Amino acid sequence: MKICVIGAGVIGMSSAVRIQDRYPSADITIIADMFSPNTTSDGAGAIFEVYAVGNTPVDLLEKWGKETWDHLKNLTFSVEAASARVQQVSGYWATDCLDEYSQVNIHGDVSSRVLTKEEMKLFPKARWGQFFTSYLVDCTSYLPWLMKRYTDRGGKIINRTIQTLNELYPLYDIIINCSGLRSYQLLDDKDVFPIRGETIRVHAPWIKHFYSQDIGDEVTYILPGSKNVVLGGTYQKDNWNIYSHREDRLALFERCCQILPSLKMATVDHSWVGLRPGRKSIRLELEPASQHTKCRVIHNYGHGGGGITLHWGCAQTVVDLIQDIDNTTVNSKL
Ligand SMILES: Cc1cc2nc3c(=O)[nH]c(=O)nc-3n(C[C@H](O)[C@H](O)[C@H](O)COP(=O)(O)OP(=O)(O)OC[C@H]3O[C@@H](n4cnc5c(N)ncnc54)[C@H](O)[C@@H]3O)c2cc1C
Repeated sequence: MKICVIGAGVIGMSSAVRIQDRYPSADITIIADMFSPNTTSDGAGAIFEVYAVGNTPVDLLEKWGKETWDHLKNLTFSVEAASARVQQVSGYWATDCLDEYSQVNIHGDVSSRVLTKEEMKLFPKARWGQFFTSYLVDCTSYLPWLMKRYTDRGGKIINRTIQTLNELYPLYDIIINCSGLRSYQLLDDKDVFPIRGETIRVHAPWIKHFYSQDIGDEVTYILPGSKNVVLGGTYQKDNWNIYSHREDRLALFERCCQILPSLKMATVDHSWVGLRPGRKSIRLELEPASQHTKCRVIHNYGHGGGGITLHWGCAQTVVDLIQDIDNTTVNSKL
């Protein structure tokens, strides 16, 4: 089986590695024009938090989230945690919205509890909050860790821009499209849209917990990563601007300081802008070969602000779809 994975962000890398896990002898090539540390995935705040991604059905989000949670948990407790830089972190999360997503799915975290009245004072705009333990992923270490695992097992890499999927026909049997936001151009998929996010990374080693507040589309978070503390965020739909804005930085810094005033003493490392790959719902499905796409394509893109949270579970579904193709091919030969 010759398989091509387009994309070397967290979605492409995890898909390639999961396929190798299931099909050790598969001939796999990753084609991408951005690699770590230059993908969107590298800049993500990267906390595990299951929440709505467009209209993607909740049961799918739960399934992919659960599989990713278990993977991150196992990784945290293994010797690999040191190089993969996946860490367990506890903290405070508050919201003004009490709908079905308001209770973050914490997959049986026994340490979780509702915030006290005293703790709720940290989040003046919120009505309800929780303290729980989750996972933080430093993608600038995690992606190279996945890449090493992939190349050590014979995975190939090509640095190239793909203009159309048919360029890859008939070189590969299956294409796995993990091109994120750029599926907008690659497939002319007008359901894809950017959700602009700005973050500031600061040195504030005294911060050991995460703090996160969701008020409508206004998301504010403080995430103590292994190298620095990530302050976010902005959530601007349909904004393609990749340049940092002073007003955005000041506004988000002020919101973070309202939650945790000690941040005023932090030193700024750098700021960053990334475009989340928004879509009306995550596209994870097989597109059979047709005149339009001459090869079979498994699409895996449009994860919005949840790509880190869902990546391992989505990669498992990619493997399941390949397995279906494999079974059909065997059956047709019998
Ligand atoms: C500010 C911010 C904070 C975030 N925080 C979180 C968080 O806390 N938790 C969470 O779960 N998620 C978070 N996210 C979302 C997460 O970062 C994304 O969902 C995820 O990174 C998407 O991964 P991806 O692999 O699809 O895309 P990308 O990382 O963008 O990778 C796309 C890959 O495809 C390649 N590619 C695309 N088109 C082509 C082409 N035509 N030819 C060749 N190569 C191509 C690129 O070169 C790249 O390698 C955040 C995002 C932002 C911006």
